[in-house]
Amino acid sequence: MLTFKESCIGVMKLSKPPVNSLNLEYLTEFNIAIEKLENDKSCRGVIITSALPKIFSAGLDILEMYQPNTDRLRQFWTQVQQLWINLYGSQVATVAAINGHAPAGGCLVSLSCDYRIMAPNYTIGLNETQLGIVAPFWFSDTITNTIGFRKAERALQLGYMFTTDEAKACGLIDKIVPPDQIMAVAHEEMKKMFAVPDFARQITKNQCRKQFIDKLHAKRDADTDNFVNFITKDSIQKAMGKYLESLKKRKSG
Ligand SMILES: CCCCC/C=C\C/C=C\CC/C=C/CC(=O)SCCNC(=O)CCNC(=O)[C@H](O)C(C)(C)COP(=O)(O)OP(=O)(O)OC[C@H]1O[C@@H](n2cnc3c(N)ncnc32)[C@H](O)[C@@H]1OP(=O)(O)O
Repeated sequence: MLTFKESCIGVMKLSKPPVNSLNLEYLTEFNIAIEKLENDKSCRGVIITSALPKIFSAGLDILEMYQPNTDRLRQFWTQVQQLWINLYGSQVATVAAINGHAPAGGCLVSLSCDYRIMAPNYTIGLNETQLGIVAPFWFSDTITNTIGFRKAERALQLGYMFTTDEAKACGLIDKIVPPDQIMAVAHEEMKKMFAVPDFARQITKNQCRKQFIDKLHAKRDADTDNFVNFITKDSIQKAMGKYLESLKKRKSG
């Protein structure tokens, strides 16, 4: 993770080649970096982007969920939950500068921000059902809060990956920006949020999102149990094995 401050804005660049997949160690690093910025009194905003060409993030590392060690799987999911709590509940203004593909967990990271700008000709969405897995309730809540129930229900069921244009049309992202302008526009959008007094913006964000974050806090242990029980089922392991194979075939074919 490349993290630096530009005046009162923290910039976090995901930098885990080849595809910024989020494994236990990288999620832990991501959480520590965001918590550090959150606790820095001089930091008013955070921009999240990718240091890699063409990929924002491939989402959760599938290898963490395939033939897993159960203790590690629980730690992994605890960090995934924490990342969402940290980002969706962040007091600082957040902008996702999506400069590449953003499937599943990559999409969730961006949806947890306050504003999304995206470069053209990429794809974004919660594609979990395509892997034979299920987006948990707090993933569903987050996309529903962004694009509305009907569109979210349809997209979740299909595991639909939106093109940048489709994502803009349904409100999954807010703006399409050429890749060379994406950081400049992220700063412009940040300035618009800074024009509002921080405490008023923070209380308003909290009013909108708190009930969803509280819901996960209340069900956190049960959610981890559900995840571990679900992922370790033979049928789910088979489906994930097939999906990994298909990724490799797509590469060679
Ligand atoms: C009733 C009870 C319900 C209970 C519910 C409770 C809990 C819910 C249960 C489960 C929810 C779990 C949630 C998961 C969310 C996720 O994030 S899953 C991850 C989904 N991600 C993807 O599908 C992305 C797959 N990747 C791609 O589409 C492409 O790789 C790409 C990102 C578009 C990049 O394409 P490109 O051509 O540039 O690269 P390659 O495809 O050649 O990939 C390079 C290399 O990287 C490997 N790889 C790609 N993605 C991942 C990944 N996510 N994890 C691990 N590894 C990945 C790929 O296999 C290649 O590897 P190599 O062949 O060894 O080089």
